[in-house]
Amino acid sequence: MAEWPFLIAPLCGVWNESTSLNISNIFYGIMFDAGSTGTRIHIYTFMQKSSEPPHLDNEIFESVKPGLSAYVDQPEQGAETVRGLLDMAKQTIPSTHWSSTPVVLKATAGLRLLPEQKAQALLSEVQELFEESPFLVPDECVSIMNGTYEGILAWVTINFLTGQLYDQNQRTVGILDLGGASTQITFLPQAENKSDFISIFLFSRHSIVKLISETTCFSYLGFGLKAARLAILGALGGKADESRMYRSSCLPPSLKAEWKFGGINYKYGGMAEEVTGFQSCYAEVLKVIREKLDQPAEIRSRTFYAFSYYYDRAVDTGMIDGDQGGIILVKDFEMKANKVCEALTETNTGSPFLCMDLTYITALLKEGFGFYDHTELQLKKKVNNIETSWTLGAAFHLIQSLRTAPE
Ligand SMILES: Nc1nc2c(ncn2[C@@H]2O[C@H](COP(=O)(O)OP(=O)(O)O)[C@@H](O)[C@H]2O)c(=O)[nH]1
Ligand SMILES: [Ca+2]
Repeated sequence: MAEWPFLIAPLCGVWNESTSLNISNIFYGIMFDAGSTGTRIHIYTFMQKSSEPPHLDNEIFESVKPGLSAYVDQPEQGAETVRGLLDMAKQTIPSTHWSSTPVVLKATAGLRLLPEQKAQALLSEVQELFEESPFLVPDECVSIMNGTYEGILAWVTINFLTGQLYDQNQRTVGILDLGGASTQITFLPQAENKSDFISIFLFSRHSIVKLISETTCFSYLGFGLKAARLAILGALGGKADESRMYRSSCLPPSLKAEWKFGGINYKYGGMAEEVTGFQSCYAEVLKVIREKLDQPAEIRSRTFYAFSYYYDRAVDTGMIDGDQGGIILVKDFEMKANKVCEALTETNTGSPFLCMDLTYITALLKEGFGFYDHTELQLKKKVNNIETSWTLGAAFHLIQSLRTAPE
């Protein structure tokens, strides 16, 4: 049985060309992320030399849009999008390894928001597809993941990739994930606070059990960037009205457009007669956020890594480099929001939602979670060439559980 920790070569410096000649075993894991805005495949390659722990060697990543929830009434078509990605796995992984490579799909907030029967129909189609495939299909290989778990697995990924899980004395980092339909904040709490116990990681001889068992995650369904747009427009909750025009001062005043999310078509536009700009937009956004989120005190003293839409919007507005990422302050989002919103009437920013998105991110960080203006955020899309996503944490668990399963 392999022992934790899995090691990643660039961090540990133990993997190089000469050692690669002694490889005794290569194995793979396929993790699908069925997100609210897209479906992604992560193919992880691990290498293991005889009695040593496995190394994560690399990741192959591909994605398709839209996500499964957009196929709410066409589950077979939804599964076809997964088939395309699975075919890619067949081209990537040698056929000799197919039957020992596990394939798992975990759906997040898009499917959590669907009526249960519709979500189940989509999952059943995918399950059938997996069972017909040549890969190893573990029990419960297709499911909806709970939001807390999603945050904890992302915390595992980022702290693993940044090397924080190797040494008990290292300071773990917190994570901020802003998806399309839900958002998570996860960190190591102070002893007396809310903790989530993640008993799945049974590495009895290693301190990681303790670290993980104390992780705190707050997950908020409906607070992802795209769900928040609907909430700000007044279109979230209740029955969606496809004929109604939803308006906001966060949008260009003369705008009239349509936008599809979760299989529903929304008409939306600006407020030609009213004041626009950052202040009025911020006031609208606050109505959605105020007193809806937790503000744990310890978040102010931790380093946070932020990715997904935090990253995308920072790239879109030139705050960070699209490949390298970067460090920004919470107030940088506010300054950018201010600038974009004040220019709503004059410029075409490319995305009509940019003012709303940046204002939402600002309000979420400051009024929602209670971050200070000067809190630093590390924005990363990849660390050591591996995607910052909950999927790696999930793949570790998957492989570990298969290796420790009773004979
Ligand atoms: N860095 C990184 N970002 C991702 C990955 N998968 C999704 N995202 C980002 O997550 C956001 C979309 O969230 P999504 O997963 O569709 O929605 P959710 O179901 O609410 O989590 C976008 O900003 C994507 O760029 C990934 O593998 N790596
Ligand atoms: Ca996600």
